[in-house]
Amino acid sequence: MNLESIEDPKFLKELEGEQLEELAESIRTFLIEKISKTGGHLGPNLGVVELTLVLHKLFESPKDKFIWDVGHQAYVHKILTGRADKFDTLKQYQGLCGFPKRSESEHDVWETGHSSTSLSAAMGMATARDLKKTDEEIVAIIGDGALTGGMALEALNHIGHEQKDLIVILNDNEMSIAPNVGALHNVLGRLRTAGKYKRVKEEFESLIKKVPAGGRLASTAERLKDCLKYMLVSGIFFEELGFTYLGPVDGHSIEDLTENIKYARKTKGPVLVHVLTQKGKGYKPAETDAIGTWHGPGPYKIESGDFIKPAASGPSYSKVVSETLRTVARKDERLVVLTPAMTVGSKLEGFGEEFPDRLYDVGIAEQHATTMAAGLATQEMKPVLSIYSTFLQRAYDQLVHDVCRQNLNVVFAVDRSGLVGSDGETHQGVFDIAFLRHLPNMVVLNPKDENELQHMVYTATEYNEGPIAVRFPRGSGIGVPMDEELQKIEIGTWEVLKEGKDVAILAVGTMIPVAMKAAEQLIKQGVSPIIINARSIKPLDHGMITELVTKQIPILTMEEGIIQGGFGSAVLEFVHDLGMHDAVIDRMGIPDRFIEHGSVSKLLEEINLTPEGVIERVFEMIPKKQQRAY
Ligand SMILES: Cc1ncc(C[n+]2csc(CCOP(=O)(O)OP(=O)(O)O)c2C)c(N)n1
Ligand SMILES: CC(=O)[C@@H](O)[C@H](O)COP(=O)(O)O
Ligand SMILES: [Mg+2]
Repeated sequence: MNLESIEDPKFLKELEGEQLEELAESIRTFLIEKISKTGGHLGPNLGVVELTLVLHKLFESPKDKFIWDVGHQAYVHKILTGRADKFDTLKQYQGLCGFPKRSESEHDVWETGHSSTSLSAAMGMATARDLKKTDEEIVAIIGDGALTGGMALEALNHIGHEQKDLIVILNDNEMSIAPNVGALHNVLGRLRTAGKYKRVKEEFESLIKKVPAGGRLASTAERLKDCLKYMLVSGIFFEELGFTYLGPVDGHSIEDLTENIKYARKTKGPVLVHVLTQKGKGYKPAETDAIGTWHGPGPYKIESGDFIKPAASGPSYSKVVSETLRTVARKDERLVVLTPAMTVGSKLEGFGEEFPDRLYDVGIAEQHATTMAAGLATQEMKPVLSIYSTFLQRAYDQLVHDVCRQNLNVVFAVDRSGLVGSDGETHQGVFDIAFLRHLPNMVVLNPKDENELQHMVYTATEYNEGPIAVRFPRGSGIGVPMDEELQKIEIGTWEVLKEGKDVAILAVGTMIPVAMKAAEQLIKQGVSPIIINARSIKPLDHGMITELVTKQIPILTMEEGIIQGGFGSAVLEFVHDLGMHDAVIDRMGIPDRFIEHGSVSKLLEEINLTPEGVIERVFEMIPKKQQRAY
């Protein structure tokens, strides 16, 4: 079947058995081929082909609502809802989004990217339905990894209490990005091996229906039914929360899926259908992926499964951090690393192999990870929370209430800070400068390159006056020599990279090469900028700012972070507080909107964070200074 001709899932109503199997086959082939070129979440999507087919066959999307948790597994849903023809643009600038996107299709009723939000959203939609007295069906599809997210457990608790009609499909493939972790994972393990509780329950119910109502025999029979439940299945975890548990269901059997989901639709109240799938099904390298390399690969060669990696200019920033932590951990046994399910993404496998009892993958639980780190710090340990910038947003209150307020020695290795590119607006790490720098006691550092990064990580582990964050971008360093010996950076000091006189460009991290490139052009046009590595975002280098404004040198700040409340705002505030109200200061950074998916270079161009943008801005400023001068 030509998938690109699909406009709407209604055609599925006419297909049965074999035709659906064939369709599943062609979808798998399509995914493997397309993603080999674009990169994307291959493993998760190969695991939900039959499930997505059955859901779109049985329900009437978009009237019935599908809510995909994380949403990285919604490619099949996108194929069936008329977007197969766009897969050559997957995750590219102005192309198909890698996650559900309401502006893309009426079938995308909920946007995701961050984990564990589907059940809360489903509860909201079910509540709205009941208040409006409409009759659409609400189906949340959540993975076993996402289920370890605190929000999901909060929602399970509330949904079970309210007893609204909604269906939760638990897509259990025993994997988060890496193998899933936690006690809940073990509960699911027991469920996977349990028998077909539903059938036994039905047979038993038909038996006790024959018992005359009332009387001792009937009440004994009822009690017996509950014992049966306890005996036969530990799906009791969900049943005790008020859900009807159905499963385990073979997630690659169209027949089994159809039977159980039909049964779920007839069941009153919340139903959890426990579906067993294989991540990467249908593509050997992904099927046998033990650690998560096929969770979200870049382009690859289909035949060999070899990844097609772009030439890297330097070592991965994540790798520099994890290797530095290993070096420090060898000397300091207080050092403990926590990660909320991103061991592979932050390249912590090596640390875990060397220090198996000092690396904790806590599951998709950023709030818990942050406060656990705080707990460790109260006991004189040296916790390092390795966490993506965008996922740190989940733990804002823990940062404020548990870490900063108690002024605890927690190190935050903030990975993927700045634009991440193809994962788009849900994953851009552009808010952490703004939400970290305003927290009392917090120190925020940002290196100019991979060599300074290793020194900053070392500095952070040696810092004992409270919380400290070192933020660094996704990807590889710029290719500078790495010092053999780790050395401390002086916190609160900046580095003059290029002397000048007409304007001072205070550049943070990835903006430094952009500023240096602009400087080359500016000099040719008679302007001599000072280029400064503003490597300490908090505290600022107050001496250097004071010197610049006293000399009435215009200041341009540059950051790959949101302008409002970011680094530039901090400089503005400081200069204002100095009373230097005639200083000429301008700020460049991420504008007041969400930045969608695309290559980082393309996105920087879109928002004018380029050498040309700097030059333009500087010439807008220089006349201001001359005006001021007369
Ligand atoms: C709040 C948050 N933390 C971490 C992630 C990174 N992440 C994306 S998918 C994933 C694993 C999800 O596992 P599961 O729900 O089981 O889905 P599967 O990939 O197995 O289909 C993680 C940790 C995220 N998207 N959101
Ligand atoms: C869906 C999700 O949140 C993760 O898979 C994320 O896409 C990983 O990002 P990196 O590729 O930067 O590790
Ligand atoms: Mg999973």
